[in-house]
Amino acid sequence: MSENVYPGFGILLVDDEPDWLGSLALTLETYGGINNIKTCSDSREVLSLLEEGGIGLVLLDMTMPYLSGEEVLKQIAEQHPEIAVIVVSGLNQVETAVRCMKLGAFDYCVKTDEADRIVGSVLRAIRMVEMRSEFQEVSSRLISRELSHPEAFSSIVTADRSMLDIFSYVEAVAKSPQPLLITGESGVGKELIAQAAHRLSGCRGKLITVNVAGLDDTVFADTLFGHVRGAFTGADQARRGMVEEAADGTLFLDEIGDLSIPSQVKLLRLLQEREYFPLGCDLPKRLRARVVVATHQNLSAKESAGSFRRDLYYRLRTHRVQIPPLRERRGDIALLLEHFLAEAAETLGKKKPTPPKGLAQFLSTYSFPGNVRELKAMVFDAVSVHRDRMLSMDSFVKAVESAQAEAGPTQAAAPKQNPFSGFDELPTFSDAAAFLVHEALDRANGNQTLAARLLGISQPALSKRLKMRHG
Ligand SMILES: Nc1ncnc2c1ncn2[C@@H]1O[C@H](COP(=O)(O)OP(=O)(O)OP(=O)(O)O)[C@@H](O)[C@H]1O
Repeated sequence: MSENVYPGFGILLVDDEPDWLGSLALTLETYGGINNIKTCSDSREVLSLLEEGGIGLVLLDMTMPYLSGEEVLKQIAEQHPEIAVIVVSGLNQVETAVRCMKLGAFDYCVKTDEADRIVGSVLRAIRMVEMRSEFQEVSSRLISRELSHPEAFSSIVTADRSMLDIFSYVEAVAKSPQPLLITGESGVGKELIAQAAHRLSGCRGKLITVNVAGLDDTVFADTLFGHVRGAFTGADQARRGMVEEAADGTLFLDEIGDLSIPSQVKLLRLLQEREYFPLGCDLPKRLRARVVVATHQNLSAKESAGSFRRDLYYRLRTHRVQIPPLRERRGDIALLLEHFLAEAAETLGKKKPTPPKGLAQFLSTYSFPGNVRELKAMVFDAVSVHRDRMLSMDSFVKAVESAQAEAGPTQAAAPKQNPFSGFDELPTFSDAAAFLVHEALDRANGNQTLAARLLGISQPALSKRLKMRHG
C-alpha cells in the first residue's frame, strides 16, 4: 500500500504548455489532495504512456500541435475505454463540448473555470473510476465466491450469504489506502471486521483502536495526535498520539458518528493532507496508517441533519460495508450458540453443556436488539449458573422475557415463514395442530410453559388442547 498517494491510479495531464501543466498539477494537489499525477506535453506520446498502464484518468487539452485533443480522445475511447477523460479546453465552445461528450468524455471544463469546478470534476471522475474497478473486483470475487485469505475471518462465525459477500468486499478493498467505513447496529461484529481488514491489509504495524465516543475536541486531538513536553500546564511528558502508535498498521476509530464538528474537521484534515501536528509542535508528522472507522449511527441521516460534515462523510464512504443485524441472519443463531457454548465452557473451566432441544429455534423467535453481543452474554450467563449436563432453557426464557419487557410492546415480531408452502397435500387443521403440539412438547422436553411459548398460546390453552386430544 502506498501511503501518501491519492488516488490509487495515475492521472495524466496532457497539454502542450508546460506552465499550464505545472499550475494545473498544483491546483489539483492544493485543493483536492490529488498527487498521483503525470504530465505529458507531446500529444503523440499519450497512447504509449497509457500502454505502460497505471493511468485511470486523463485531463486533455483540445488545441495541441501534431494530434489534436479530439483525435487523442477518439484513440483513448477506442483503445482504452476503461480510462476516463476530462477535456480541459482553452475555449468555451458548446459544439466542441457536445462532440467530446459524444466521443465518451466524462466532462468538459474551460481553463478559465474556477479551481473548484475543475477539482470537483476530477474528484467525481476519480470516484467513478474507483467504483468501476471496485465493482469489477468485487463482482469477480462474488462470481467465484472464493476468499483468498479465509483465515483472516476465522474469528467471525457465520454461514450467512450476505456476511460472506461482505468478507469478499473487505478482501477486495483491503490494500486500498482509502478509509474503510463499517456500519451496523451495536454488537453486530464491526470490530471483528476491522480486525480482519487489518490482517488483510498486509501492514506490518499494529491495529490501534480508539473509541472516540464522548471525547471532547481537546481530548480527541491529544489522543490522536499527542503532544510535546510543556505543550500545556501539566504536560510534564511528551505523549505519542494514537496515529503514531498505528504507524505502518491500522488506526481503527470506533463510534465515529459521535464526533463533534471541530473533531470532524481535524479528522478530515488528517485524511486529506495525511499530515498532523502534535500539540505544541510546529513540525508536521505524516499519517502512516490505514484508517478504518465504524459507527452504529446512520451517517447519511446525520449528514442530512447537518450534524456530520458532508466532505468528511464522502471521504469516509469511499469503501463501506453495512453489517446486517442478527435478526436478519437467523441461520447464524445455531452456529453462534454452539460457538459461545464452547467458549463460555472453556473460559469458565466447565464441561461444555448440551443445549436443550429447541433452544436455537426459541432464540430465533427473538429480535436481538443487542445482536451477537446480547446472544453471547445470554450464553455466558446460562453456562455460568448451570450445574447439570443439560443446559437449562429457563435462563434464556427469562433473559428474553426481561429484555422484551424492557423494550415494551413496540418490539417488532419476528417475520414468519410459511412452513406449508412446499406441501403438495395440506394436512387438516386438527392434524396440523396435533403435529405442532407434539413437536413443541418434544422440543421443550415436556415443559408445557415453554411449549406454549413456542406455539404462541397461553399455557391453559395448551393444556386444554392436550385434554381434548387425550379425552
Ligand atoms: N460473527 C461473530 N462470531 C463470533 N463472535 C462474534 C460475531 N459477531 C460478534 N461477535 C462477538 O460479539 C461481541 C460484539 O462484537 P463487536 O464488538 O465486534 O461489535 P460492534 O458491532 O463493534 O459493537 P459496537 O457498535 O457496540 O462497538 C464481541 O465479543 C465479538 O467477539
